[in-house]
Amino acid sequence: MLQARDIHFCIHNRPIVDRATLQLESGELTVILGPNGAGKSSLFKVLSGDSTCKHGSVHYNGKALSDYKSIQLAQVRAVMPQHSSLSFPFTVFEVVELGLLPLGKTFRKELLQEVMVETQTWELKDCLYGNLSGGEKQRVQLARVLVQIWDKRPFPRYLLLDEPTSSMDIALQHHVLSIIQRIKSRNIAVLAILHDLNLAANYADKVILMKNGNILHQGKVNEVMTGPKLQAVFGHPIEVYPGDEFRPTIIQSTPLNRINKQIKHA
Ligand SMILES: Nc1ncnc2c1ncn2[C@@H]1O[C@H](COP(=O)(O)OP(=O)(O)OP(=O)(O)O)[C@@H](O)[C@H]1O
Repeated sequence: MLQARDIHFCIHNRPIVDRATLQLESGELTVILGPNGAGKSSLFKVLSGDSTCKHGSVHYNGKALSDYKSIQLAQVRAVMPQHSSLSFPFTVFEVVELGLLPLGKTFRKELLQEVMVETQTWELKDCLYGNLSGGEKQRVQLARVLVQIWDKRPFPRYLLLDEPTSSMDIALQHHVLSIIQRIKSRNIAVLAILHDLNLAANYADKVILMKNGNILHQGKVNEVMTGPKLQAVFGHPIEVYPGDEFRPTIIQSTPLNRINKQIKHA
């Protein structure tokens, strides 16, 4: 289990994340939602170990994050940040290969090709990473982190994704979320920051709603993704249509409805 308690993160004495407590369990996808500047990426960076918090603690499998050597930590969790820049002219294959580094020599020969086929990056393998489109780059970065945790291990592991599908078309977004659904069952907990409420409603097991550095609500999808809670967090009219007992089906912002009506009447 990943356990974060009372995370308090400041920049120049300004609280960016205020006493956030959460846990991630194997077999679950937890999605963080919230408006721009809510503190999602800042919390994410504290959880991944990229930032250190002023107060609070993060434990992976019962051991404090600060007690892990970086190579050990890379064997327990894989991180896809919101932006990844490369200063060398790497090919796609070489970028994905970076995901093997924490594995030492203990990986299967077929691993890279398997992950690259699954993420639809195999056909790009000889291209220069710098020449790819935004969505292609995201697929390659996803392949890199998936390589790190693809094969089963006898201990729980964690996949942390900051807006992994933000540049992808709708088909790829669903494809990526379906890969995440499958990888969860390998004793892996997934945390993803998303901006698409419908993707979250369709795939998340748990949702965390953040605003102004605070976690306002967290829990099961159908408990957290209600119209009133989403409206309060985003400060925008949002309608939620009930689906089955576990998750809402369609979430729509009211102005979009109005636009649709205007199009119909035009
Ligand atoms: N290095 C920094 N220096 C100063 N302010 C920062 C820094 N990093 C983040 N912030 C501020 O902290 C707040 C939270 O930023 P964060 O990136 O965590 O938000 P977010 O919820 O991920 O937003 P978005 O949805 O736009 O990605 C913002 O107001 C941002 O300007």
